[in-house]
Amino acid sequence: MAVRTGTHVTPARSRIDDLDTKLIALLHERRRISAGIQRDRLANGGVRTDTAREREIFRRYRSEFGSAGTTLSSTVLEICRGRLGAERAHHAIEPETGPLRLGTFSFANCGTVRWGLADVPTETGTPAAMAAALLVGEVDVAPISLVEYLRHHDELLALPGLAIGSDGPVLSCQLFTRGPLEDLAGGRVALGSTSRTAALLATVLLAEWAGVDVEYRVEPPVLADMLRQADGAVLIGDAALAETLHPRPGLRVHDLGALWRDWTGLPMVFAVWAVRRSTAARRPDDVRAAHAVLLEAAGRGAANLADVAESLAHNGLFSGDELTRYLGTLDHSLGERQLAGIRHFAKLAARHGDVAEDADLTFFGGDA
Ligand SMILES: O=C(O)C(=O)C[C@]1(C(=O)O)C=C[C@@H](O)C=C1
Repeated sequence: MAVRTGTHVTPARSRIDDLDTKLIALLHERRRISAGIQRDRLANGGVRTDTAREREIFRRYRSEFGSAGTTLSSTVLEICRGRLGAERAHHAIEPETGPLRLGTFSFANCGTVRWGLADVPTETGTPAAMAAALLVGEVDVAPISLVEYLRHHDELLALPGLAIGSDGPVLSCQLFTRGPLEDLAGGRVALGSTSRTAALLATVLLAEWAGVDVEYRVEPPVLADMLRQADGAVLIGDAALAETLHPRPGLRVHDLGALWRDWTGLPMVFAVWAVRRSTAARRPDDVRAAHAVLLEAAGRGAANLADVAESLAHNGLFSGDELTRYLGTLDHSLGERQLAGIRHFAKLAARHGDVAEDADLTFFGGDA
């Protein structure tokens, strides 16, 4: 199909359309074949996933496309086998020696820690990609969205004293609507596919606080497309930040961190840093060292927010001032109030059936 920009068709765009059509067809074919392998494995008493194979695939994409390859492979695998489920099938392959592999999010919400880490080698990717990389053993210590942590709480330990959250507005976990929240009743809300915790937070807030019953659909995180089919849209990360700092006329922006604090009086934690229990058991000293490096990096970044903002501004998406404001609203602490926020959220999330009743945070080293 040809695309028109203005009045004329651009041949290059119609070639891209053709290629996308082929990629989509290939993905359908890949999903069919993958489903066959998974079915055979399950029929023979095995589990749905094969960690060693997933690591090979991760590496292949990463060697082609760098950190975007990490994200791409996790998305391709998610299309073919669904999200990594609660089945305990990962059996991550542990590195025997060498430094632990650290992960960070590619979003600005990890900018402070990334800046502080300076030359320490890290893998970066979207929250969904990092969760998969941590669970299959492609990274050893990484941030993970709170919901993914709670879903996999018996495989992971959280690192004390470090989180990504907000005590009030967060600016990057947002619900966009055309009218007041009450008007969503009986309508539809699109949940951006990159979001885990914010999507669940929005469903909890709408059901329990606003008292509106809504139909939800997971969609690619493109606001204009999401709102074409739905009355509201949940978006996270840099895309949400851009739509919040420069709001579209006629749209209302509901900050999920602010709504949560107004409702509960508590901070919201969107992500924690975690390590696999198996890695913590086998290499406790290395995990302690990695934890110290991360805490120091977070401290160094926090003490130099304007420089962090400047470094992030280079990607051209936001100005240094906008980023300084954003980074200043983020709360990287994980103290008593944040823990109370996590526990309160976990209870509500369990009521909505998305995490187990007993899901809780367990810390590496045994304390908070
Ligand atoms: O190769 C397999 O064993 C598959 O099941 C296919 C596939 C894939 O889609 O590539 C899907 C799930 C597994 O965890 C690993 C790979």
